[in-house]
Amino acid sequence: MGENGDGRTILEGRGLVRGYVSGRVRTPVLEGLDLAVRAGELTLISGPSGCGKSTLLAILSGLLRPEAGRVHALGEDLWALDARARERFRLRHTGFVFQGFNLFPALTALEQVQLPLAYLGLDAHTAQARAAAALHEVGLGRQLRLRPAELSGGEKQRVAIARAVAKQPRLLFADEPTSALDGTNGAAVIDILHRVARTHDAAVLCVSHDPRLHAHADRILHMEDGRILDDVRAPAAARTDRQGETA
Ligand SMILES: Nc1ncnc2c1ncn2[C@@H]1O[C@H](COP(=O)(O)OP(=O)(O)OP(=O)(O)O)[C@@H](O)[C@H]1O
Repeated sequence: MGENGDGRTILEGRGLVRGYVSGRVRTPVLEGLDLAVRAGELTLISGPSGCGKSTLLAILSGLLRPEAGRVHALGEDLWALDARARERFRLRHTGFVFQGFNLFPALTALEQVQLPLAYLGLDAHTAQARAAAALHEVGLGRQLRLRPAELSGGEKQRVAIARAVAKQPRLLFADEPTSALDGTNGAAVIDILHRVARTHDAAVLCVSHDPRLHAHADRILHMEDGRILDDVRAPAAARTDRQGETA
């Protein structure tokens, strides 16, 4: 797989078409969109409001069926799978981070991260150890017992990232993960996502129209008129290459 034969592409969309019908009118959103996302990189999708970024994430992650086109993810033809197999794929291989954090008010940080691991069939002891490790990884080792009301916005988003990362997915999707955060917290969150891509060899695909994030991505795909118009290697990649950093 992979448009350039680099062997690193683990998520690919080809000829994706999707619109929304309201009454008799169909509004086109994606019009034959192609993209390839590589493991070990943070790829940012930018583009004007309403251009279809969230729609694209939903299709690539197996939540929304395209009208035409294919999604290849980790060697699977995602939309050729039956609904159960696709759900199993999503559970095992994908993680999500959202703008609004989506945390349970009554649960501690540790419990938030531990809960989804139970669905993967991990026993309670292993799940707790893995949840604690994920929270340490995002710098929240001291906040394991705190509930959302006791955490800052940036910390809440880091809990959400730990929750997504704890099951060690190869595909991590983030939809506007920094838009509720100030500049400093936003940069910290995007740096964590960048590091997660490296350390877990995951494809991290992040939708954002926050230009402050561009400096932290490896690659920026600019979306407009239902297609990817521009594909740019970003400064973070150059910086990382220069430093020879691997984690
Ligand atoms: N469920 C839906 N029913 C009808 N139209 C929809 C639906 N979801 C999205 N749309 C429309 O499709 C277009 C693309 O929406 P989408 O949310 O994918 O864009 P976006 O680039 O993520 O926008 P933003 O940056 O503002 O979040 C918009 O015009 C939106 O109004």
